[in-house]
Amino acid sequence: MTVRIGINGFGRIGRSVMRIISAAPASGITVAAINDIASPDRLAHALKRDSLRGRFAGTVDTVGGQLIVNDRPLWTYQEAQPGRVPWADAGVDVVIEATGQFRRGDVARTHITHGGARKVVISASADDPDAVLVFGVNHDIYDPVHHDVISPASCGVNALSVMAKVLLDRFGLRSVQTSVVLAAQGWQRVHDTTSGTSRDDPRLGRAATESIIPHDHVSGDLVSVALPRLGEVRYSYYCVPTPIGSLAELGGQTDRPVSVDEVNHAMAEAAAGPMRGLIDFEPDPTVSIDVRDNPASCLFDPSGTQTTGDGGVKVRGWFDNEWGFSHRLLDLSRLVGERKPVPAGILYKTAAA
Ligand SMILES: NC(=O)c1ccc[n+]([C@@H]2O[C@H](COP(=O)([O-])OP(=O)(O)OC[C@H]3O[C@@H](n4cnc5c(N)ncnc54)[C@H](O)[C@@H]3O)[C@@H](O)[C@H]2O)c1
Repeated sequence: MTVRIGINGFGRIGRSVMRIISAAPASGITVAAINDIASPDRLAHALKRDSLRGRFAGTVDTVGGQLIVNDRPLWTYQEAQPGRVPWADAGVDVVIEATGQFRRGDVARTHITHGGARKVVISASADDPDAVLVFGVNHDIYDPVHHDVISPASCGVNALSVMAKVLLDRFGLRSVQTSVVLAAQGWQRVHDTTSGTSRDDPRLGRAATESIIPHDHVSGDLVSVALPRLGEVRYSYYCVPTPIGSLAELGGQTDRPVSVDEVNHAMAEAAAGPMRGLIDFEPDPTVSIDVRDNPASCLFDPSGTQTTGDGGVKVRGWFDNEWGFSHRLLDLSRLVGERKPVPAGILYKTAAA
């Protein structure tokens, strides 16, 4: 049977998830319900027309406040608090928590304790989830009994971690430094602002289109959560004013000196083998827009590989920060979703109704 997901927050990530599932109806996963504070009409418009991804390749409608996608009615809610969304009515197995507002494990858990979902996958780095699972890197530690609220870390950590795992497994890796150059995010502002987006860093409140904005974000640490053998990971993080397509660079020290060819060969082998679908190997010269719509966690760029005679190594990968990450959210949802008989979504409901 099919895993039914509920999407909390139908923004860039939520709509990417919808588009991916809509394009692959036989993928064993379906969107059963959506909750967003925006009106269903507004959500329908946002799904139909997207400035970056173009028109939705399916049908979108609303009837009586309910979203109808590809002629299938979805349970459609408009609740601001996660604990008030009655996911169980829609037979939701897994909630993808994609509002960006509820990244604490205890708050996200209310989708289960109050809403009746079985599992929650938070679409970001989170505080105190039951587990941080990076698909292809450590998702095999998933424990269905103890892991209900899961974070896949961030899109950047996914890109870094798959490259780190290949280097670690093949050559040994330590003293790791990382940088992520991240495409513009929805929470950034066109003009300087002192409220809403700063996350305690005033630089994040600066005009998004005017600057390369450095941010000392902790998510680099999560590479070592997924791969504790790496030890301490140092990181840098820069927001740039391109709309989509991001860059991850990872440097470190291998256990023995390696050549550029050895590193690139290891990545190509991984991309064709155990990391198929998670690492894509791209020998053509690449710029960030080339990664748009790529479903991998990382589009490995062999032209970025550098090594030194004493075991120093640096590698580069691109990632579509929305599209690749949304595929990983679905990989995880498939992993944790439990299959059971479910009702069809036929009614528009709010918790108060
Ligand atoms: N966009 C990316 O490239 C990207 C990549 C990886 C992870 N993420 C993470 O995913 C999360 C969502 O990012 P996004 O880019 O989709 O953001 P977004 O702003 O495009 O979408 C957020 C959606 O949540 C809705 N929302 C806000 N508050 C709500 C509430 N209280 N209840 C219900 N709905 C609410 C908004 O109306 C909006 O539709 C963030 O945590 C972000 O860090 C984003």
